[in-house]
Amino acid sequence: MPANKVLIIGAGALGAFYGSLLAKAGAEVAMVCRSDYAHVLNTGFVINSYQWGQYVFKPHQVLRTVQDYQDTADYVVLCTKVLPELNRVELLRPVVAETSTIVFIQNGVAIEAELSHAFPEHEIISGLAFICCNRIEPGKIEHLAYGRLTLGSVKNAVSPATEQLVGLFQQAGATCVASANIIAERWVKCLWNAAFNPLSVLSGGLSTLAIIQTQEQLVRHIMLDVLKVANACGYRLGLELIETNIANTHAMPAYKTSMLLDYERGQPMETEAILGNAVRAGQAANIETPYLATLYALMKLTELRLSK
Ligand SMILES: NC(=O)C1=CN([C@@H]2O[C@H](COP(=O)(O)OP(=O)(O)OC[C@H]3O[C@@H](n4cnc5c(N)ncnc54)[C@H](OP(=O)(O)O)[C@@H]3O)[C@@H](O)[C@H]2O)C=CC1
Ligand SMILES: CC(C)(CO)C(=O)C(=O)O
Repeated sequence: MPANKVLIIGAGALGAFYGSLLAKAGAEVAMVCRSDYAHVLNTGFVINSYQWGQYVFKPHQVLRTVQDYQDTADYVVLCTKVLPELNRVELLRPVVAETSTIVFIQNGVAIEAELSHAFPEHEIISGLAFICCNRIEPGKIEHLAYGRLTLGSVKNAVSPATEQLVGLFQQAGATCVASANIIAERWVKCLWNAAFNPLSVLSGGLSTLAIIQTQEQLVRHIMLDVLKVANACGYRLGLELIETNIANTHAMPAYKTSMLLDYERGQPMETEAILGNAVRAGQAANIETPYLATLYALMKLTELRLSK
């Protein structure tokens, strides 16, 4: 029997959306729904997708906590935000069986090592989502644009488990590709996130389009800092990636970053996963990152203000 039991931890925008696609492909998808448990148990998720239209996704099992899962998942998929106060290893531990593959679909760099250390014998797949997707109310997800998913083993290979998961997403009609260099790709995505996510917050809520139309040079400097760090860490990212990212952002619809949505909702932001980890990697490699480090400091000050 093909591996098709999936447990998704983190029933927010991405968890619900990608979970619904796996269910479309015939997988048995169980979801850990923290705040939305009662709502999803009663009515399922309503997904309003620019690509697939509006549909209801009723998970095979709706669970309040990971401890409530009594089955053995082929894939345990982590779709929470990456936050210092959230212990990803402890969240996964109760449900990772000997045969389970761990998958994380999350933003940020240098976030794979803690999972590799905690689960050295397990296959771990890193996922990168290029999508604009929001949870607008309990159990209600808006898929506004894009949707591509890139998956690859953290050992920088395309494993059979990766190929099988890519196949499931493709069966659902999703754009999903396997990568043999997923960690380098995390750095490529970080070029964009490290610039636009904090600038959208620090500007008090400007869209990506407003930022790129007025601060293209600043964006270029920030991306260059990230690129230098990535290269010092051994990932060969070409300078042309910066111009491609800038051109793509001009062509994108005006978009609120996921960090801006968290800021507006008073929720914790992925400052450490996206900026802090990149700054620390730069320090470890003796690379100066004046723009990146300044953005990181300003975000820490913003977080301090919000905590008062
Ligand atoms: N949304 C997007 O368009 C994109 C998001 N990403 C990345 O994907 C990842 C997920 O983002 P997104 O889906 O937007 O996030 P959301 O904030 O929409 O969802 C996160 C979910 O995780 C749940 N959660 C948090 N802690 C726990 C816990 N201890 N146990 C169970 N559930 C928990 C939250 O539950 P609760 O509601 O109870 O807090 C929430 O449902 C992030 O790393 C983000 O940067 C990447 C590209 C685009
Ligand atoms: C690049 C983008 C917009 C979606 O892929 C994102 O990662 C975010 O909003 O944090």
